[in-house]
This record gives sequence, C-alpha cells and structure tokens, in this order.
Amino acid sequence: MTGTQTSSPFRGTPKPPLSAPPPLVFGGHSLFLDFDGTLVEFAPRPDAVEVEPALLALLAVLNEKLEERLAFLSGRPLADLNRFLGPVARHAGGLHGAERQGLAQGQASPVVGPDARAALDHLRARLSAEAGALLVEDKGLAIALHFRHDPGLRPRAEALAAGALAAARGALVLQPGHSVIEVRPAGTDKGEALRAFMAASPFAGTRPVFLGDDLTDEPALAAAAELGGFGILVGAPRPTAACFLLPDVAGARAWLAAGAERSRP
Ligand SMILES: O=P(O)(O)OC[C@H]1O[C@H](O[C@H]2O[C@H](CO)[C@@H](O)[C@H](O)[C@H]2O)[C@H](O)[C@@H](O)[C@@H]1O
Repeated sequence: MTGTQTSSPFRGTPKPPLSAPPPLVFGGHSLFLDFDGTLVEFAPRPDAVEVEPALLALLAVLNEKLEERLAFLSGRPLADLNRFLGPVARHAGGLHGAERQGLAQGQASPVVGPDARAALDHLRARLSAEAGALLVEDKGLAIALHFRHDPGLRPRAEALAAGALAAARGALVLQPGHSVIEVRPAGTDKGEALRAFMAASPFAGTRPVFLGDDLTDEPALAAAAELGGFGILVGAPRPTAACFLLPDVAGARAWLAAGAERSRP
C-alpha cells in the first residue's frame, strides 16, 4: 500500500459554532461510530476501558433498527473491537482503516507493503532500548506510544515516531491522538474505510452518519458529508469537517439512546 496523505487532513475550516445534530433517522441512513472518546470514556491504559452491558444492548438495538447498517471505525485493531463489542462489530474498520471486516471479498483490507512492515520492525527494535516510561501499544501494523500517565513523555514519543517515519520511505504516517503518538500505514484512513463500506451491501445507497472525537476521525467526518450524510464531532469545538457537535461521550450516548427509542424510520 502506498500513499502520500498527511496525518491530520482537516478538510473543514473553522465554522460558526456547531449545533446539536438532528434526531437519528434509521431509514435510508447508515451509522458509523468511533470507539475511544466517542462511545467509551478514556481510561489510563488501552486495556482498561469499560464497555457496560447497557452500551452493548444499545448498539444491538441500533443495529437491528438500521437493518445491520451499523459499523465501527477505530484506531484499535479489529481484535480489540471484537473483544470489547462482540458480534455487533460485524462491520468494522480497525487500525485507522488499515484492516476491515464484514466487506465482501475484493473489498477487504488494503495490502500493507514491505516498507511499512520493515519500518515498524525498525521502530520495535529502537523501542526495546529507548521507550523508557512510554506505554507501547504494539498493534501489529501500527504502533501507539502513549503518555497519558506522563505528558512530559510527549517529546520522546514524537522523536521515536519521527525516526520510524524517516525509515519508512513514505509507507508510514504519523497519527497524533489524545495523549498518544502513533505510526500507522500510509494510503488509507477512516474516510477511505467509510467509503469502502458505503460502496458495499448493506450500506450502499444510504446516507452515512459518523460520530468521532479525534484527529483520526476527520477524514471520516469529511467523507460522511461528501457522501450526502453528516459528521458529528464529539468533544470540544475545534476546526473540523463535522456538521454537528455533541459535547462528550455522555452526550453521544444520550443522542444514540434517544435515537434507539424512536420508531423506524
Ligand atoms: O479511533 P479510536 O477508536 O478513537 O481509537 C484511537 C486510539 O484509542 C486508544 O487510545 C486512547 O484510548 C485509551 C483508552 O482510553 C487511552 O488510554 C489513550 O490515552 C487514548 O489515546 C487506543 O489505545 C489506540 O490504539 C487507538 O488508536
């Protein structure tokens, strides 16, 4: 897989204050959800997030009312999404779009080439000696360097990630996030993953709605609007491609719960 995209592709410009989204409509729509910071609150470590039974029940109702047009787009590997969410994550994109499940053959995950894999190995070798107190999350085709426990470690994470990019000859990109710096394969992102799902059954011919909080969500927030739907930013206002705003995880969950109580469509 090759590509030249940047890691923070804001396509939106600062807009007037964004308002709350209209109620969720099931007929003719598909719903795409980010995970961390949108559906679940941040936790000190990646493995410490909580997915309560009530959230799983809410997602199951939404999926049923959407006739399976519910998908998750996350920086997490698919294995994490499956572990946390179970069968409702049948349609999902992991690693910021680099792996996908639930699409027909021929529309599956993009191929990650040898340059990206070699650069990730190079970073692993450096990390064994230089990670220090960084929390390293090795996701196979992406590596996240976490510093939520010590913000002073950000420069170390940035320097290690920059070294990996220099070795990658364009095959990896930098992906900043909440208290984390990641390197991930170039040539794909959550926007491209959303488009792949929207080209396939059962999503094709509907309007996408995407909820996300982080920089990695911007390409999907933009793609949702470009495909006739809209994006909802979860969190504090910022320059964004989103059309609407919900203040936090609790607000996002309340909006989804209110939608689940509506009758179809
Ligand atoms: O695209 P997302 O579903 O939002 O995933 C983005 C990253 O989320 C995770 O890291 C974040 O959540 C952790 C658990 O709350 C938190 O400790 C960390 O500070 C956050 O950056 C995940 O660990 C990453 O792999 C995802 O890329």
